[in-house]
Amino acid sequence: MLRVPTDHASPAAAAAAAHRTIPCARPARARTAARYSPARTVVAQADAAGLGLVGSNELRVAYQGAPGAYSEQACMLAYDDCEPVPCSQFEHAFLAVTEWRADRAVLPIENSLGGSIHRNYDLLLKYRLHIVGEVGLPINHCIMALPGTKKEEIVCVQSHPQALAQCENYLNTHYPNSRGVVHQATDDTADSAKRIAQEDIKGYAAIASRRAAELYDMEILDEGIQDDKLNVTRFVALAREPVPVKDDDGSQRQYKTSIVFTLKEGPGVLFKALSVFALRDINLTKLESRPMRAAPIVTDEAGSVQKLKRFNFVFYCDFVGGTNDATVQNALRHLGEIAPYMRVLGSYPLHETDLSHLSTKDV
Ligand SMILES: O=C(O)C(=O)C[C@]1(C(=O)O)C=C[C@@H](O)C=C1
Repeated sequence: MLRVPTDHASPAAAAAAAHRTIPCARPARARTAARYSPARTVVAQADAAGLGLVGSNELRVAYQGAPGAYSEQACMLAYDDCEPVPCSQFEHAFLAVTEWRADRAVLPIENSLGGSIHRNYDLLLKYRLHIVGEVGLPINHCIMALPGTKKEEIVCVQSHPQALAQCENYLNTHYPNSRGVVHQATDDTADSAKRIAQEDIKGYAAIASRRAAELYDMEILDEGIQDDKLNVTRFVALAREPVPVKDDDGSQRQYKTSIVFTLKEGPGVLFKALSVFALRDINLTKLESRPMRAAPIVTDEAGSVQKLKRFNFVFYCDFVGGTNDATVQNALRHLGEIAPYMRVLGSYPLHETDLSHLSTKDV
C-alpha cells in the first residue's frame, strides 16, 4: 500500500526543535513585526512583476552558505537590493522563512553539469513553502589559495560537493589524487575560502567565486575551471504564500509550474501519468524521482517472513505553463485521477538565463 507523504509530524514540535538548533546568522525578528512589515507590499510587487525586475528593499532573503557563495549572488539576481541572510544549512533557510525570520529563501535545485541538489527536493516536500520564482545563475569557478602559494604546493582542494563535481576533469588533470592531492567536500564554496584565509592554512586551495576571493583576500590560481564553460545552476525562490499567476498583464510572460506526486504500483503507471501532459502538448522541463521518506519500503508477507517488495518513490515534475491556464488545469485534474498524492509546489514566471558573457565559441 502506498502511503501519502506527510509534512512535519507536528508543526509546533518541528518549530520548537528548530528554534533550538538554527544558527541562522541574523537575530530572530518578532513574528508580528515581520507579518506587518511594509516590506511585504514591495515583496508582493517584486514577485508579481517577475524576479529580478523590481527592486526589493528590505526583503530578507535566506540562502545557504557564507557571504561570497553563489547562492548569495542568486539572491541578488532574484531580488535586487534585498538583504541576503546567510544560513549554515539548506534546512535552516527553509525554517527561516517558515518562522518569519526571512521573507524568502533562494536555494539551488539543479546544475547543468552536477545534476540535482537532492536535499532541496526532499525539503520541498517536508516544508509547506511555495515556489514563487526561479533564476538561472551562470557559475564560473575559480581555484584560490593564500597569496603567494604556488600550484605545486597544493595538497588539498576544498569546496562544496557540487563545485568539486563541476570541476572534476580539471581537478583530475591539474590536482590529481595520484599526485597526493586530496579533494575534500565542505558545506559551501565561499566558506572554504574564508576558513583557509582566516586560519592561514598553507597548501590548501578552495574552489569558489571571484567575489569570494576578493572578500577573503585569496589569490586566484586559475579561473573558469568548470568542465564546461556553460555551467548554470538553477535556483528556486520560496515564500510562505504563493504568488498569483497573472492572466493577462500584457507582458507575454511565460510561466512554469512545479508539482510533486506519487503513483500506485503497476505496469506503465509513470507513462500514464506523464501522458496527461503529452496529450495536451505541455512541455516538461524536469523529472526527478526521490525515495518516499515517509514510507520508503513496501514489504510483503511471505509466510511468517516479511520480504522487501520494492522501494517507494515520489516524483517531481516541472513544466511550462501556469495554473491559470485551462489546459494546465485539465492536465492536473487528469493527473489527480491517477496519482494518490499530488501537490502543486508553485507556479512562477519562467526565467531565461542571460549567457551573453560567454563568447559564441564557448557556447
Ligand atoms: O557553495 C555555494 O557557493 C553555493 O551556493 C551552493 C552551490 C550548490 O549547492 O550547488 C550553488 C551553486 C554552485 O552550483 C555550487 C554550489
